[in-house]
Amino acid sequence: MILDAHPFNVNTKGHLEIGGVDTIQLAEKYGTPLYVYDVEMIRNHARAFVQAFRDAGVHGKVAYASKAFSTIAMLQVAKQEGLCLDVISEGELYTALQADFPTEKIHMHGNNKNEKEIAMGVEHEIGCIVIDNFHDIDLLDLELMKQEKTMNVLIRVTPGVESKTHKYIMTGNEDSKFGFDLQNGQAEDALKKLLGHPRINLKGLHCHIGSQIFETDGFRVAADILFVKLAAWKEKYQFESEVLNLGGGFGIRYTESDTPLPLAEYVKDMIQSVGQNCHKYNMKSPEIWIEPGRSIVGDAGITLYTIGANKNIPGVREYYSVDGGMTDNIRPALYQSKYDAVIANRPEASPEKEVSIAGKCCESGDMLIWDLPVPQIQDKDILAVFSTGAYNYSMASHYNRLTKPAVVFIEGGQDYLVVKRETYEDIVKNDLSYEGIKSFTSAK
Ligand SMILES: Cc1ncc(COP(=O)(O)O)c(C=O)c1O
Ligand SMILES: N[C@@H](CCCC[NH3+])C(=O)O
Repeated sequence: MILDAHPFNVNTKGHLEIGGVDTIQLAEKYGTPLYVYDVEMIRNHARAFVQAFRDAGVHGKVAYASKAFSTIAMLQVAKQEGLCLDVISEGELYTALQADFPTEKIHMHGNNKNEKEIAMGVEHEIGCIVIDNFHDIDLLDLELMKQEKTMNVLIRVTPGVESKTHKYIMTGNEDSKFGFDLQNGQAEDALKKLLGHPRINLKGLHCHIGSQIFETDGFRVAADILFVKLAAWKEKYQFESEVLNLGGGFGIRYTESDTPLPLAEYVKDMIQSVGQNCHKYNMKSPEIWIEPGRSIVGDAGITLYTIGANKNIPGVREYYSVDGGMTDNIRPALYQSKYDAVIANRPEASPEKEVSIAGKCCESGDMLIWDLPVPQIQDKDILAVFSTGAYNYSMASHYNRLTKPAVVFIEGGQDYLVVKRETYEDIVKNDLSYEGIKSFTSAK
């Protein structure tokens, strides 16, 4: 049964609940589509990572990759849990500042950082900038001179590892837009530019091999490859990495066929492979940093929709459409991602048929789930889609002028509205009228 694959209960009314709160009441109170998060689950995931470093007695930093879900409330939870924060744009940094996130715990990424982003990072004295390319080095140096400051950096490298995941979310392979190539000498050139730099303080290396990864092998192989270079660079330049950031990418369960490892396992394995390499090459143990995004928030979030139109094509397929779609969840269209869902007002009802769940956008690819086993469906049933906490709200769009849904946090059996539902006024508020700017004469 679908429900057995997800950590959510059914209440005495027979409704799906999240964090002890009835999802049907939430749908009535806030409307649909609605993103709902169990905050206790978010905290537990964060603590699992932090505790894994503590248990091993190893210096580590867990930076929440805010691209997965960046809102003020979420960043406040990350702050309360003592996490660091990975931001990749001015907008993500701005959100962090609005959440009063300690700036020394913020790490800035990006494969095309601009002057404004770098200036903002320098001005707020963020903890570290991850250097992705030579352009970054030039811009950062100029800005540091201007502001008379210094900055800690990591060099992002692509180790040439192909992680077992969708090609759009692989990032450690050689043919990638991210980072310096480790094998062709680019990373070494960056190192030479930064060694002994008067303003840029090189703390170590960064690599992120991809996302939604279920085994530890890829991280191990990446660490082994990095250490071969680190050993050579120690010999040649007396450079020792104080920090090794092995990125994020830890997989979560979307459907029953996904078999994620306990979060601590990834950390344990990384610690072990870094330890073995340090021993092998007689190097000091670096601090190990990780950057989980999806695995902190992904399975803690669900989306509630109201089911509307039905189209049955006998012998072909039966479609049910919901009041959201690719605008609040682009992942099925972008990565062919699979999701599980239940009818939230009777999640335990036995499936009687398979139907496909479509969104309401004017796009054939706007499908949320193909071939979902369901009981008989009635008009206005509420559909709960599981594991929509990561890269759903953050990748939402206004296609077809749909408004972005509200976000509700559940904690201690209470619901809290943390992002208001957008209004149509919000959508048009930056539009400027063209009438009166230019007068037209119609063609004869
Ligand atoms: C550099 C970097 N760090 C961390 C992450 C977070 O990945 P995930 O959400 O899969 O943990 C990403 C996204 O893939 C990334 O590009
Ligand atoms: N947005 C992607 C992951 C990309 C992660 C960022 N490098 C997803 O939904 O799976």
